[in-house]
Amino acid sequence: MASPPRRVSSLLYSLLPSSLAPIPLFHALPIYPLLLSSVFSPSLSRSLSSSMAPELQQDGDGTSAHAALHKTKVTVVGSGNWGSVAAKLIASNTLRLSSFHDEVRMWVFEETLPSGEKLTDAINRNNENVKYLPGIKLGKNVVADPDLDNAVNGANMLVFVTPHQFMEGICKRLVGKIKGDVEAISLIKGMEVKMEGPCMISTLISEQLGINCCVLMGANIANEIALEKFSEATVGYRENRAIAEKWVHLFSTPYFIVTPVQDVEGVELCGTLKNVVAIAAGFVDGLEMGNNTKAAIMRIGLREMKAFSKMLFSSVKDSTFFESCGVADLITTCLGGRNRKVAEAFARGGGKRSFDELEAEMLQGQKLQGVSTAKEVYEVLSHRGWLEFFPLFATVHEICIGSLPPSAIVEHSERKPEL
Ligand SMILES: NC(=O)c1ccc[n+]([C@@H]2O[C@H](COP(=O)([O-])OP(=O)(O)OC[C@H]3O[C@@H](n4cnc5c(N)ncnc54)[C@H](O)[C@@H]3O)[C@@H](O)[C@H]2O)c1
Ligand SMILES: O=P(O)(O)OC[C@H](O)CO
Repeated sequence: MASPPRRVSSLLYSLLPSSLAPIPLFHALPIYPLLLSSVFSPSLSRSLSSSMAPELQQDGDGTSAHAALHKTKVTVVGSGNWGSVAAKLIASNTLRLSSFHDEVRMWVFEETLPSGEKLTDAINRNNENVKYLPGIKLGKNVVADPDLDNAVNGANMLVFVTPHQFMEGICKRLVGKIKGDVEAISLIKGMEVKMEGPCMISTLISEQLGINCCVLMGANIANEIALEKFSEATVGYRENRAIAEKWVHLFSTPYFIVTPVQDVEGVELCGTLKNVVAIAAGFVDGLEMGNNTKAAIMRIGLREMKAFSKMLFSSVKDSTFFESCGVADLITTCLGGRNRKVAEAFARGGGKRSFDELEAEMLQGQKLQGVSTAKEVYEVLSHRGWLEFFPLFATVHEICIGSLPPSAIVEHSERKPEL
């Protein structure tokens, strides 16, 4: 396991309780996530103190059959860029934590590679997702499986991480196949719009499958986390703090710090809506308007994210926008994400080449979420008569569909003072 970067590790080191501070950092690494969780969350510290010791014990002379029966099985549903990194993170922890089965199953939407080999076979042969995360070993305990039913069979914890447009179909295939006590988490940034109104992906999963669903969002460009560069994330949960802590436990590593927040809608809407702002930021880059303009667009976008979230769900907390899922994800996506990159190319070409065409050419099978999310948000705004309150969100959609030129992003996004 790579050591955390020195500045971060020394900061965290200085935050450790004094009784632990003398332990050299590499000795503390196996318990690092627990220590970090404790440092950043006093209540988590309290609840972990009772359960910490068994997790830290080696299995020694072999786990008993009884204990093995009660180990938690984790399946990752999805194997794109982030899906593969999520499987890698989780697999490093299931090996380390004795309450989990070592093996992490990863459902693969099967495809044939140019070599003629099936993607699943290539992943299992190389221990690497050669298409969506080339060059990164996932961990020998990650097993790719193209059969969705088989992949989820017997799993106690399901991690959903596919592009949002595929989730309704996946849920339909899983109806009746998941036990009610299974816990789920969604890493998916996006939403569905139904006749009744907007439906968050975690709600879709909960309602269709009859299971509880948390969310994990954050400033998480997958390729950087794959290289074990320090990042943070936010787990959003509804009521059950203990379940949120289990997810924190499963995802945390020395370089991936996860904080639980009781605001599932706020966390999920942050992750979803920042993709629309990232498209706007890409337009600004494509038009070479500079950093001040981009910062202005990000500020206006953040304001609309907050207003939209609160108008949909009055329970959404202001503080959520200051977590990793909020302002940090907005910044990283507007600087280095795929939505930004493709939107920049769109604006450079004067909007003549469609997003679908550019996505296929530039992302090689990876999917954008921002363009469809802008359309979904626009539908909600029109239906509710809110368009005039969200000029940036509305303008992004109108540019994406060719009704406005890319330059409209600054002309229309902010109401200017009357001259
Ligand atoms: N990549 C990142 O940096 C990142 C970071 C955080 C969150 N996310 C979010 O995670 C989610 C998944 O993104 P990703 O980056 O893992 O995927 P991706 O965009 O890299 O890959 C696309 C995936 O979709 C699959 N796919 C294609 N057609 C399909 C179909 N018909 N049905 C089901 N699956 C199909 C492909 O096999 C592939 O696994 C998205 O909501 C994204 O916003 C991504
Ligand atoms: O590459 P993007 O634009 O899909 O963004 C990736 C992540 O959501 C960043 O946290």
